Amino acid sequence: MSAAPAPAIEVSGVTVRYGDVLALDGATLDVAPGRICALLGTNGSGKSTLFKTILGLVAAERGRVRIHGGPTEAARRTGTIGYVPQSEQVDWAFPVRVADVVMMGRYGHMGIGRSPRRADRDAVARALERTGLSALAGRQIGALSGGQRKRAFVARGIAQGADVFLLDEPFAGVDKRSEATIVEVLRAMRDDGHTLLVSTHDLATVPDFCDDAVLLQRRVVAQGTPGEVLTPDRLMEAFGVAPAEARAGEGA
Ligand SMILES: Nc1ncnc2c1ncn2[C@@H]1O[C@H](COP(=O)(O)OP(=O)(O)OP(=O)(O)O)[C@@H](O)[C@H]1O
Repeated sequence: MSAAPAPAIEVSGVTVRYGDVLALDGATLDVAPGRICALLGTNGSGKSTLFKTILGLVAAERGRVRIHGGPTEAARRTGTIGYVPQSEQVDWAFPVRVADVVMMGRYGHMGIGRSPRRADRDAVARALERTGLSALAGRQIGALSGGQRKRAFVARGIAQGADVFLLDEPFAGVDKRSEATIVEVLRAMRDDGHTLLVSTHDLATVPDFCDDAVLLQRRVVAQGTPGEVLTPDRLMEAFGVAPAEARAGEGA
């Protein structure tokens, strides 16, 4: 009998503090390879901190993170982790074209000071195609819609050759049509075997496209299928909404 594969993302007992603020308090979760897992929680529940810890940008006071069974530093070095940041963290006035943003995913492959080669340009073209952005390759990043911007960062991760993707609120500020396009791209990535951890406040879409869900309140208070995690009691307790409101609040 072969052993089960290591989780793509394994977070064990992670505690993070910013000065006096306890942002994560022994958070523990696993995401199996080839799954889409929703990361749910109210404002300030520690979702972005969890992403930063997985990325190695914030140091944990206790606990550890493993990516495919190895240390997070190794995964960063090899470009295994792709990160799609919250929109507010990006300077959209920065004068770069969409193709340049996606090419940034290739920097680790090029080495410092080296210019893109054919393989890099091909990888960028493929990533743009996968995300439906080929026609916008030459456009300034700031001149894209919110949903297109998100897809540009997904394309950057694809060009990088990432296997594990962390997406911080990919649906914030995007309309229903863009949201549907992003969901389609994420599903296709999952079907190709990638692993995705997606933070979202859009509870209504979760059962639709996520295999698993995690509810975070500084620690993980529930993990399972979306149906197991998003129970009426938990919706009311964590978000102060009834299930019907979560559906009605779609896109709000
Ligand atoms: N750099 C920082 N310095 C001090 N406190 C911070 C810092 N970053 C986050 N915090 C605090 O840590 C806690 C967790 O914040 P975090 O951004 O991880 O939450 P979040 O779940 O991503 O929230 P949101 O849904 O609003 O994006 C909050 O209380 C926040 O105020």
